[in-house]
Amino acid sequence: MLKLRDQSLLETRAYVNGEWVENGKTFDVINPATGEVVAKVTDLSAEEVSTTIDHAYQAQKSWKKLTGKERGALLRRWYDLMVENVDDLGTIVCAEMGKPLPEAKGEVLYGASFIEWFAEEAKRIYGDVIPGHQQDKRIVVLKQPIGVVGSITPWNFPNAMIARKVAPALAVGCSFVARPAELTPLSANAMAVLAERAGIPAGVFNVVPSSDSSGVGQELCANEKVSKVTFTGSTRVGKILMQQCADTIKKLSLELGGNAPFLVFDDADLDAAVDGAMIAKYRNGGQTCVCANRIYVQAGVYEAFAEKLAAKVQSLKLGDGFEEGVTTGPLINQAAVDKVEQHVSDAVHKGAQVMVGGKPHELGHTFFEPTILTDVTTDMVVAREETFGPVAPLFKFETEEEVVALANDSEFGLAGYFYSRDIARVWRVAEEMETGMVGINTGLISTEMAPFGGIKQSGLGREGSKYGVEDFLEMKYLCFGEIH
Ligand SMILES: O=CCCCC(=O)O
Repeated sequence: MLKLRDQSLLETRAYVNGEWVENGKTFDVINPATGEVVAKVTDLSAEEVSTTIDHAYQAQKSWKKLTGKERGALLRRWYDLMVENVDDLGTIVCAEMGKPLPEAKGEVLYGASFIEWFAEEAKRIYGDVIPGHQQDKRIVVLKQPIGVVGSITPWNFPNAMIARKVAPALAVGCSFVARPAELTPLSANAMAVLAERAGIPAGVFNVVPSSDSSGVGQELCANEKVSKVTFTGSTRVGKILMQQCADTIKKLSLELGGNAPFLVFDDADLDAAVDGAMIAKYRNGGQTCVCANRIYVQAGVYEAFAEKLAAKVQSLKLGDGFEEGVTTGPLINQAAVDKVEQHVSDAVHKGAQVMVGGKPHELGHTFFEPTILTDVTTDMVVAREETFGPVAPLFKFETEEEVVALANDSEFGLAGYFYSRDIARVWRVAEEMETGMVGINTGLISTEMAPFGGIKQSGLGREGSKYGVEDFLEMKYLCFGEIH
């Protein structure tokens, strides 16, 4: 059994209306590094999720009546508990998802930062007063919580993706039904244990683990008591959810696939660009929607960049995330390894060279060697599809115009990165890049203080920052006439 300082954080039941419930059905949570079963978690049906939504609907009626300051105080307590329990929460992330323990703890603190941020924002949900359009009229705009929010979150950030959604929802007065990824439900449950301890009232935050992803997704989208669905995951599933939300004209936030371009110009600080590429590419073993997927390097620095990057990649240590010094964990499952292998083999077949890595690691299970491919061209699958693994394909380019066109030649538009010291180019390229987020001379853009989200088929809406509350609010306009 997974050992924690506070063993009660390893909760396997579902959290519904303030109660920990079981129904006799479970599914296994597997440690991707070892293949061992970490826990058996209660497997709710779509009907049980529907009942949970009823509870959330009732709970929201009183939750929304609290002042922003009162809700913020409860969220602040929740944040404090997450930080106090970072070691255990990180251990849970590492065990169910596989990322190295220090990175897992970093994820927990990142997740907690959204709860802290929105605890503060809870007091600042301002409406507006607009000059009347006639002498006897006054116009006031209220911002009101949208209602019950259903969330569907991925396995790659089992803590932070829930935190980033639930914090703004609760801050403004919504209630929340979280369906965590089937592969990683334990982090969500641990968050619920702490939410309960923090005093978040019954029914306001619910966690509904389930192996029935399509049934539960359909329930959250179709149920009329859910006013909004917020999803992080693939563009393919995002499109299905959007269709399923059409019947109830439900508001949707979608944080979808990325295929991020990473550009290195001749005038870049090459060492900084290499450091940025290491983070943007190999963070979380390449399993992040904002991971650099296509690395374009200008001809004049191509060889030098590749060599410097190779030196760093060779120093990565692959292994079980609980082992000291491990920097890169396993991929989430065999399907993920198969996909990475297919991308590498397609590239090699079409003429790419393997500079580092290139194959599954002898550690077995789900380990794939951190890899660099050179001589990569646009006809290869890696140019179009997200690899979601530790593979850096290096494309060579000649001109700024050419590389901006290549970078934008994608149906996705989540994150993009580039390195240059030419200030005129910096502004030009930043404005031309067709992505919701641009890292300029940095490979790490994620923070609770900035609006995270994409354009094109990378999604709708923004998470984090002062804008992060907007998706959970409705605007109501009051038109006051004169009383005689
Ligand atoms: O896959 C997407 C997770 C986003 C992680 C981040 O906020 O950087």
